Amino acid sequence: MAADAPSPSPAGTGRLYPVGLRLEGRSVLVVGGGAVAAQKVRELVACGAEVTVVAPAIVDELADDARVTCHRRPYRSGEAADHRFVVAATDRREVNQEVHDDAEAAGVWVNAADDPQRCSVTLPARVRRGSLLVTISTEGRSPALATWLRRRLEDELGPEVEVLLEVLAEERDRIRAAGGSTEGLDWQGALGSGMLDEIRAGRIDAAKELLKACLSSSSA
Ligand SMILES: C[C@@]1(CC(=O)O)c2cc3[nH]c(cc4nc(cc5[nH]c(cc(n2)[C@H]1CCC(=O)O)[C@@](C)(CC(=O)O)[C@@H]5CCC(=O)O)C(CC(=O)O)=C4CCC(=O)O)c(CCC(=O)O)c3CC(=O)O
Ligand SMILES: NC(=O)C1=CN([C@@H]2O[C@H](COP(=O)(O)OP(=O)(O)OC[C@H]3O[C@@H](n4cnc5c(N)ncnc54)[C@H](O)[C@@H]3O)[C@@H](O)[C@H]2O)C=CC1
Repeated sequence: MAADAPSPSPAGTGRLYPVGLRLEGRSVLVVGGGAVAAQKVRELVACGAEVTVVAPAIVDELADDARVTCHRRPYRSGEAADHRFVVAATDRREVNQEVHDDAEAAGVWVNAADDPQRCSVTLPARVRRGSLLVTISTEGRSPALATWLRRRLEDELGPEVEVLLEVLAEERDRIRAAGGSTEGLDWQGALGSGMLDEIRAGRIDAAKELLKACLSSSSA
């Protein structure tokens, strides 16, 4: 079936819209079973997606993973339509094109590993620290830059950032549970008051005190 997809804006327009997908229990099709597919499936599974892999040749990492449904055969016309999100990661351009066209025709979001122009979704590089997720995209113009920046941010954002987030989230939950509002409080002042340094030094209670002091002085 011919694609009825809008043509993507040319690279360089800065028009990617960032979202966070919740994939738990949702069906994701990965077409292709090589190294690139394996890397994508690893993260999809970690995010709780129900992953199906379709490819004549599937690497052991995927074939041996009980959480992944594998079909050792070529992609069948139209099957992208049965899933919420589809990744085309074969080494055959015409197959990736067909997967893309099927997905677009069915209104299913699609990522094509071999061509940014055939992606309604591109994958950013990412740094995770617990609930914190920092992503880096270049509109597909330089994945190498995304990788380089990701490595720099990994060095910058140590495990203490995850602790910082936990401390903030706990206090925010406490305020809300007590019926209060979290707006209008000086969170930025608290964050600028040395909380991270206290956490780095192992003084989590001192960080919590700094936070409470800043928030209570701004709530009056
Ligand atoms: C459009 C996109 C589609 C998509 O979403 O897959 C895409 C497309 C292509 N990548 C290619 C090459 C490389 N990709 C990487 C790495 C990553 N690529 C990722 C995403 C994306 N890659 C999407 C756009 C992201 C953006 O907006 O920047 C990352 C960020 C995320 C991820 O894949 O999970 C992950 C880093 C993860 C990390 O380490 O943090 C490296 C670097 C390396 O391996 O060190 C290289 C070699 C260097 C270079 O080319 O820059 C090629 C040519 C293939 C060929 O020639 O055969 C194409 C196709 C084309 O451009 O035509
Ligand atoms: N987005 C990214 O980060 C990157 C993307 N790429 C692109 O990703 C693509 C795949 O790369 P690799 O995994 O290294 O290739 P690979 O050669 O290891 O695997 C190709 C896979 O495609 C499958 N395949 C072939 N015909 C098929 C069909 N009709 N139906 C279903 N599956 C089919 C094969 O069985 C195999 O599992 C390449 O086109 C490459 O340009 C490469 C590097 C980085």
